[in-house]
Amino acid sequence: MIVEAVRQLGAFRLDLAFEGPADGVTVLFGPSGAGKSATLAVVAGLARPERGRVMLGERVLTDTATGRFVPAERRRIGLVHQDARLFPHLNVERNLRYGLTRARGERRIGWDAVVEVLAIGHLLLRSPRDLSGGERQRVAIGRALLSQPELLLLDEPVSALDAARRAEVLAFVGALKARFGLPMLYVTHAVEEARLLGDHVVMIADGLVTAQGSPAELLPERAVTGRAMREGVALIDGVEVAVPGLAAPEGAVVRVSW
Ligand SMILES: Nc1ncnc2c1ncn2[C@@H]1O[C@H](COP(=O)(O)OP(=O)(O)OP(=O)(O)O)[C@@H](O)[C@H]1O
Repeated sequence: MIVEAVRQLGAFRLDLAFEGPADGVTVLFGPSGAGKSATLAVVAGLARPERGRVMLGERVLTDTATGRFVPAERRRIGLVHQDARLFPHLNVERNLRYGLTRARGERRIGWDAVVEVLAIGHLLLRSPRDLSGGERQRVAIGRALLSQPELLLLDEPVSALDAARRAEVLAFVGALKARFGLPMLYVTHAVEEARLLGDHVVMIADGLVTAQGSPAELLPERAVTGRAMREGVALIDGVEVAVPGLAAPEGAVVRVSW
């Protein structure tokens, strides 16, 4: 995957380029307002950059030099948002079937494999409103997979969940990697998610790539001091960082390891 994008959004300028592995997880890591959503929109084909290129393997999805722009619905990209966005009037099975109706090309990812890897077989007849947040995200991931994507985009898929559900969904995302060998672009501002899932990490700030490499290089194990902002979030070197399990009063000095 190759992504190059220049986009002006009001006063904000996105100007970045990165490459991710063909079958592994590329983590787009940065604080709020860094330009993560603006980048995803370019990759997904929801926005045209002023200048830029998006390549998935040999497929050119966007290239402003030649004017090529494959519309979002023809990109074969599965999108999973922070909130699952399941259809509330359809049960889990019918939400998943919707993914199948959107499938194009060869069917490589089968129904049984998705249901098994995400452990959602016992939920098929339930309504989305009777699912936990973690279960909802698993179904949303299943629906995206059944559309037979060539790239799965996960936009902060666990940031709305509590620590226990977050760990649960992260474990499933890790299992997908092993089972389907599908490239994924995973957006997060949480260090531990980047370290756990990333094969390649692209750090961005103010619309620019500040570093890219392996999680071990970029996010080495260390202990740092910061200030609790609220439950689960600390301010470290001026950046808000998600810290699972952090429960200190706002303003308290905390020592965090990752
Ligand atoms: N249509 C727009 N017009 C003007 N500014 C915009 C527009 N869209 C986004 N921005 C600005 O661009 C910057 C990057 O936004 P973006 O949503 O990509 O950040 P992000 O990294 O996804 O943040 P978060 O983690 O909070 O979602 C922000 O400062 C935002 O206010």
